[in-house]
Amino acid sequence: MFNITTFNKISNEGLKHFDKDSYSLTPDDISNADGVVLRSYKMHDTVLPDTLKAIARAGAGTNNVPVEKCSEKGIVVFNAPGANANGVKEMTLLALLASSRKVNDGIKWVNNLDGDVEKQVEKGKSQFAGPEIMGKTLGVVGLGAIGVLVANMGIKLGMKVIGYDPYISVQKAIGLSWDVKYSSSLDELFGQADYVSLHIPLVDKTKGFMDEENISKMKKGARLINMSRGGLVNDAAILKAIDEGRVSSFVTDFPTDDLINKNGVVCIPHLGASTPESEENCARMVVNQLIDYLENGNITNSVNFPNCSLERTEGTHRIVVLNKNVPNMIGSLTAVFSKYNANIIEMVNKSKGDYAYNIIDIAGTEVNEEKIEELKSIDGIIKVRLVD
Ligand SMILES: NC(=O)c1ccc[n+]([C@@H]2O[C@H](COP(=O)([O-])OP(=O)(O)OC[C@H]3O[C@@H](n4cnc5c(N)ncnc54)[C@H](O)[C@@H]3O)[C@@H](O)[C@H]2O)c1
Ligand SMILES: O=C(O)CC[C@@H](O)C(=O)O
Repeated sequence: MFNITTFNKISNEGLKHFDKDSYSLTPDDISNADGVVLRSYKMHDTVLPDTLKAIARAGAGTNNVPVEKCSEKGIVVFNAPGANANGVKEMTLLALLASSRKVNDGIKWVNNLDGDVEKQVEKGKSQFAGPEIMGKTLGVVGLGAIGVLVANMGIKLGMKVIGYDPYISVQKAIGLSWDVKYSSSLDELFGQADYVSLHIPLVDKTKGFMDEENISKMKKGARLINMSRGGLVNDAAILKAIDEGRVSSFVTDFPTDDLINKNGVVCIPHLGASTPESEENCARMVVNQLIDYLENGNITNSVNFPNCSLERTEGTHRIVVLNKNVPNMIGSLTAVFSKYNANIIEMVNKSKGDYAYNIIDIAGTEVNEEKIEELKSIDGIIKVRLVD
């Protein structure tokens, strides 16, 4: 039986894949968990039990998960790349329009009118006029699953689009419309864009990405859209730029105490991926990845360990090993297997950054606690698990 802890509301389209005979689901209590499924719940202060094997983030961003700590403890962190990209793309369209047309302020105003509404609407509406987006330039920072969809959408809306992503993958580059101008200079993007839309992860390097300096490089009167993460934009710097009229508006999916009810700021309560389609796609994807890991040791879409899968071979025992990516690990592992006369039927070893992963199918010997402990005692080994 595997214990699964859920944080946040996870779509049943995902949870229903956990077979009731093999999985017990408990919301919020992680003390005995083999796996966690969560959305935006912040895990940085959560004590990670020794039972924990994997964390599945039903979404794209993993900044709410202590990924490095998980790697050190041999906990595989999964996410759902692209599974909510369309939902966020559509929300970016809304944000793009909301940054231009003052619908948010207009709606607040109209709902507070007191009598003779039709007359007052026609008299007062001019204060909410805003420019059309067709023909304007959209700058897309980050051309991953969401950024590519947003860039291509901009072209379809009749905008000029300039995209920046120094780490763009070949797969994403292929999906990018030929009409998108790819730039290797952020300054060029800031210099040309009437609308800047952020689609990058929040990691140490991107914290405060839109600081005073980068905001000052934006065209006068440009608009900023942040559907990615709050920590990417410095609140004080963007509020100052709006106050001074250098930036026309800021639409964010990540409200803070400082941003709400401020002129020129539209706050959306983190709704980018809140569609049934995105929630179901994400939950289905990560639950199946988690099941395949717990039951077969296969890894798909992990952010801290390499993708690694192996078909099961009948009559073998499967051992999975998580280790530091240092020399001679395979030699040390196979030395233990040969000592016990184990026949390695299949073996796959993959590495990602500082960590590596092995799936080893053996025959010819039983696997017991003593042998597992011997493997665990090898220097550099983080975790060993029998997956029978
Ligand atoms: N508002 C929401 O509900 C919501 C939903 C999904 C994702 N997100 C956020 O959007 C982000 C992007 O999601 P995605 O699915 O497109 O992820 P992704 O990993 O597919 O794409 C991110 C892209 O950013 C690029 N990048 C990284 N650092 C960069 C930098 N300094 N400059 C330019 N490009 C850089 C990467 O190369 C990658 O192509 C996520 O990390 C998450 O924080 C928000
Ligand atoms: O779970 C959510 O609602 C938001 C997910 C989103 O922020 C993501 O990074 O995928």
